[in-house]
Amino acid sequence: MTGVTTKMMNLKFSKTNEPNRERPLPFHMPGSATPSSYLSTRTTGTNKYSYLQVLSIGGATISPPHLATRCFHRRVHLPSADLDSVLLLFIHSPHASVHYFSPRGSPPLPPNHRQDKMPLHNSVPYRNPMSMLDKIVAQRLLDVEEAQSHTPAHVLQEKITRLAPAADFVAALRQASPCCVLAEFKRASPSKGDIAVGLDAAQQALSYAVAGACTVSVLTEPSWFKGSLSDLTRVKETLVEANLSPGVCVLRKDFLVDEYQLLEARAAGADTALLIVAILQPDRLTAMMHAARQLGMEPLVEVNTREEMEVALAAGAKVIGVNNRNLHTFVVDMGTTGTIAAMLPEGTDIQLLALSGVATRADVEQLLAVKANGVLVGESLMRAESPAAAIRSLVGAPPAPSLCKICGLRDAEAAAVAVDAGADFLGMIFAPSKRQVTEEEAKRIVRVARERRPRPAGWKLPNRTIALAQREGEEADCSRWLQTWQGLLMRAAATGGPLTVGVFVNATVEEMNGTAERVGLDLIQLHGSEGWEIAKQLNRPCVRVVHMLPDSLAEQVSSELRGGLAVAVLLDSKGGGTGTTFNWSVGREVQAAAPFILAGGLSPANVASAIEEVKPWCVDVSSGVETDGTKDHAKIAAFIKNVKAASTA
Ligand SMILES: O=C(O)c1ccccc1N[C@@H]1O[C@H](COP(=O)(O)O)[C@@H](O)[C@H]1O
Repeated sequence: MTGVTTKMMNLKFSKTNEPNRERPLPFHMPGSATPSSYLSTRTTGTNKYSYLQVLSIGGATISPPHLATRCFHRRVHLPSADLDSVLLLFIHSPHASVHYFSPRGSPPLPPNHRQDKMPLHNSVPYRNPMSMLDKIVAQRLLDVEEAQSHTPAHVLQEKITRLAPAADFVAALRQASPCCVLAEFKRASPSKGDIAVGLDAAQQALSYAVAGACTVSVLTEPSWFKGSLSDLTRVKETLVEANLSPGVCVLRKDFLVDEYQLLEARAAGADTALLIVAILQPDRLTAMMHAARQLGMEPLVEVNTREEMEVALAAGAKVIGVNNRNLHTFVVDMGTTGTIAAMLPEGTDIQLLALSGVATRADVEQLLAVKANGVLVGESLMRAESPAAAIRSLVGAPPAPSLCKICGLRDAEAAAVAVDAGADFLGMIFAPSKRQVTEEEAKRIVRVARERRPRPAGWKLPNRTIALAQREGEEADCSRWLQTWQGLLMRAAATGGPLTVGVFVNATVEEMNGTAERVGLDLIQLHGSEGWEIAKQLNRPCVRVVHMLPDSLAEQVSSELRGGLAVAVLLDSKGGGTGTTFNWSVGREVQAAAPFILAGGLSPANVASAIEEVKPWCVDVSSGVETDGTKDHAKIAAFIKNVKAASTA
């Protein structure tokens, strides 16, 4: 091994029974002032694995960095549980030398490993001290071995054959042009520590998707980012269940150094995966890109320097992400994207994305101005009170206009007027009331809606249980839950509206489910004292009314709201269809904590002020669009027109 001098060291190891623990190296490396190496021991069943993780060695023992020495580690499988031994693998491109240290002499070589002539596969760059990136990669190499010992590659390959093909990442980026948002789920990071450890991946992803993110990036690295492949699987399953159009891609964001991790990514449902040029030799980058494409995933290739960009271009990357954050130093320089974007060939169809450090619309504008096609945003979305509002602001979209529900419909003619004027929800009363409809009348109204606004093939409203955190006994965060469903309902109304709502007061579960099924309702509105838990027994997502009394306080109303049950909350004066308003200033306070539908005494004359004061995501009217107890076509049209005008003003 040219340029590398290694000495056999007289190592003495004591037996340890502590699994998965790292402890300082119990000796001094010759010529090294402060060796930052660790001895690790892991126990799996009756097998004990010991390995010396040679992370960095200073001084004269190993040739200096300019000779491109690589240090690498591999563990030794020892047949005996009471013997500690160590395998040192010094890699010096393109070959490696293997050294064993053991009180009993050399154990047999692990299968497929040849002494002294091992081709360079993955490596940790020599750097002293190690950067965070080096440490993460070193750990990820160990993780890959561990994972492979539990789930061999052929198991993943077999699973992949049963999955739907990966979504087309490049097409998704093109469709979202001129500014695609890749919204990231990232609980923590080495530079920021914990960011939002309590958030649920599936629910967060859903709020990103309904707000218009073209891709959800899921950080799956566990040790520093607190992520997992099961986060990714839940995200993918949830997005598939949401049946959004256009579909949303899922990116595995991790430190991928081995083809096995690409198999893991695809098997978990990823449509694409990140490949970081800084941790892959050029030939490895090419091999990993090829492997990703074989799995139907066009990878996102990350660069941070001009040299790395040259490597990415030479490798034929179709999607390049410029990380404004240097992964060795964590320094963010937003000018990096511009510098590197200038290297794009003229007229190229390469998609160039800016990664890291993006928080505001001004950041996005700056990046679009230097030829970026999109941005990947993590931390600021994870910290946002409303991720959906944050995404809308990043892409420069105006606040979403309030939706509109026309309630108490009894005949097809009035329903047709409401549909044509742009109503988002049509309400029918099944409770005793002067507006009560029969199932036959309701069916005619549903038919009119579907005839005048046909739904795309395959359209469906997601089930109530979508993105419900699956932790036993844990209640969904109410505000987040209602925000997510607000987005889902807005999207559903836009693509398959108007949605039909059956209003019930203290009916039985059987009555509500039966009527919903026979009439073809989309939603059930609970307008009595049914409570919240009944939602679990209904076969449609439900809207729960909260009756506002003259002395109702915002704090008390907010504390009544429950997450994970009703998909929307409607605030109305006591009763129903009474034409009475309640104190809107209390409503405004509640709105700050949780989005709701505003009802009670609205009319074409006051709806604009109500929207301005309360800012509800939807307004609901019944008696205010009637004349002498009958739906007034002109008032219906005027109400809807005023809603749209007020919320886009
Ligand atoms: O309108 C009714 O007759 C009715 C009966 C039973 C329960 C609810 C009812 N209507 C609901 O009342 C609000 C708005 O009413 P208004 O605009 O104040 O007249 C709406 O949610 C209706 O679903």
